[in-house]
Amino acid sequence: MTGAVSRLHPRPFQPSAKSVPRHARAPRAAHDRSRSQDHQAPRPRRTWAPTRASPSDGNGASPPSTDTVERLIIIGSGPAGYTAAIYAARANLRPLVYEGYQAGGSPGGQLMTTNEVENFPGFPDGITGPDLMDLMRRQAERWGARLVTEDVESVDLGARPFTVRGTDTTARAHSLIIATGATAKRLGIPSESTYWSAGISACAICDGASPLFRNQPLVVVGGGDTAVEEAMYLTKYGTHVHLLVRGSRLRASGAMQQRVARAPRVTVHYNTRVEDVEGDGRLLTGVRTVGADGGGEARTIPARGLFYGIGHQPNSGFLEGQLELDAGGYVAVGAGGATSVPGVFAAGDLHDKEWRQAVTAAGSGCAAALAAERWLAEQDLTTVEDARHASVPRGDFDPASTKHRGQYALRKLYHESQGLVMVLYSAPSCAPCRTVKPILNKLVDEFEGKVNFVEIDIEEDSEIAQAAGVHSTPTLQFFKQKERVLHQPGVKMKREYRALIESNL
Ligand SMILES: Cc1cc2nc3c(=O)[nH]c(=O)nc-3n(C[C@H](O)[C@H](O)[C@H](O)COP(=O)(O)OP(=O)(O)OC[C@H]3O[C@@H](n4cnc5c(N)ncnc54)[C@H](O)[C@@H]3O)c2cc1C
Repeated sequence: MTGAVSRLHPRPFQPSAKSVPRHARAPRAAHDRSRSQDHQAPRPRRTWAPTRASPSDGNGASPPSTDTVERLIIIGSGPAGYTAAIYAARANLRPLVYEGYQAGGSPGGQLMTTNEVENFPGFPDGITGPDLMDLMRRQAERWGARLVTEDVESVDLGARPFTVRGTDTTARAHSLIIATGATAKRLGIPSESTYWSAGISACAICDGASPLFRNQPLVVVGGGDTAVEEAMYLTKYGTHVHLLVRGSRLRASGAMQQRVARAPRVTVHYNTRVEDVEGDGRLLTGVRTVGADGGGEARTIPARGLFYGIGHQPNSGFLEGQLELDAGGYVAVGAGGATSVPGVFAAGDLHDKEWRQAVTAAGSGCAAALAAERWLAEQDLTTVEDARHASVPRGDFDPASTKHRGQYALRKLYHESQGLVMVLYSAPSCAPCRTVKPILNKLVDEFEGKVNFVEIDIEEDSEIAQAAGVHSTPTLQFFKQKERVLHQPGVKMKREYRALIESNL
């Protein structure tokens, strides 16, 4: 490939890093449990201003505006939305994220209403839902996602660029990722808020293994596949599971019905409705039931847990008529969350009615961001006029030095250097890299003032290595005035490297 001239994929070398202006938000305590989906407090008035001044901050913060066409707007801030934001921001798409406010839950999504998340990878001791979401949010912000704490009220997907209308602002974008999740249906019984997450749960798979429920009698309410599956799942933990069905028969599939009929530790109660739960204010002790029509004899089933298996409502009301929804209101998607409208992607529980877990939502948020990025690149829309604001966290970069490390330095030099930029891609486990590094370092000393040398650890900066087409280490690339003029995998003799430098000065 010596001498080949190619332009890099625009992604990794979007113009120079600036620290990110952030939109001021209403003060928000990530752990404030009172901001559950039921919360209806009046909205504080918000102002737009950079929240954190930075010496390198050349961009004034501005509210979303119809004057600018964003590359990507993300709607929703659950695991799917924030993960999409992290990936898109790292790809320099500088996404604008409508976090939501009250519609369909609070910013942070469903996990804001749960105490312990025990199954999200990377947290061996568990983590509270609000803490997990706060970490995701911070990670998205760190990479330059711009967050707007506002509900989206409508979208116009009929004309391009798309229009997104929030409660206070309107913005336009070439592409959208919609990740507004779903809301677990609740019974609305009198003591629901007292025992929510302390005995009452909308997710048996998430909470069933909790010590609170182990070796205790448990109750599941619902008559469909989800409820039966939850009842069966809970038999692993509870002493006995009572399944309360409002009608006179189960709506679950025949196979599920057979499973439940064969389960000795499940009792199905037909024509039964939950009236309320009982407890000491801390622990739930029983579930009070009456007949389905409200009549019949009231009785209390001793239980430590009540699990809702009565379905979810996807938060897709504002999408009706704009893109294809299925009969249940879930967004119909193809690969990468592609919807019926090209350039619009959906992620998380908004389309996934089966798995509904934080990690699956995060995974689909990642896929949607990668798919959106690919789609934008195909349309040649990754580099729009506001690309100058693209952000990369500032690393250590000394313009006076010849030798540098990491993607920040590479991006900076790629755009700003008039001379030759030599890039060595290496990996910690690559033995030949250890041979090449000292050779190149010595050569760079010989050409002091004429070249810049950047070392990229492909484990630390895998994204940039991938975008640069690096498939093995060591690989040496030369750039000159934004053109790649050399791609040289493998190890060469010192004199050969010297000749390559000389011929490209
Ligand atoms: C009580 C409970 C406990 C759970 N525990 C676990 C667990 O332990 N482990 C696990 O893996 N999963 C758990 N889950 C499931 C998990 O929370 C969901 O699968 C996951 O949150 C789905 O992520 P999401 O990003 O798709 O949507 P959500 O988390 O639902 O987030 C949706 C986001 O969209 C925003 N939004 C909605 N409408 C609008 C709008 N019009 N405009 C702007 N924004 C909007 C909301 O504010 C929210 O930020 C639990 C769920 C519940 C209800």
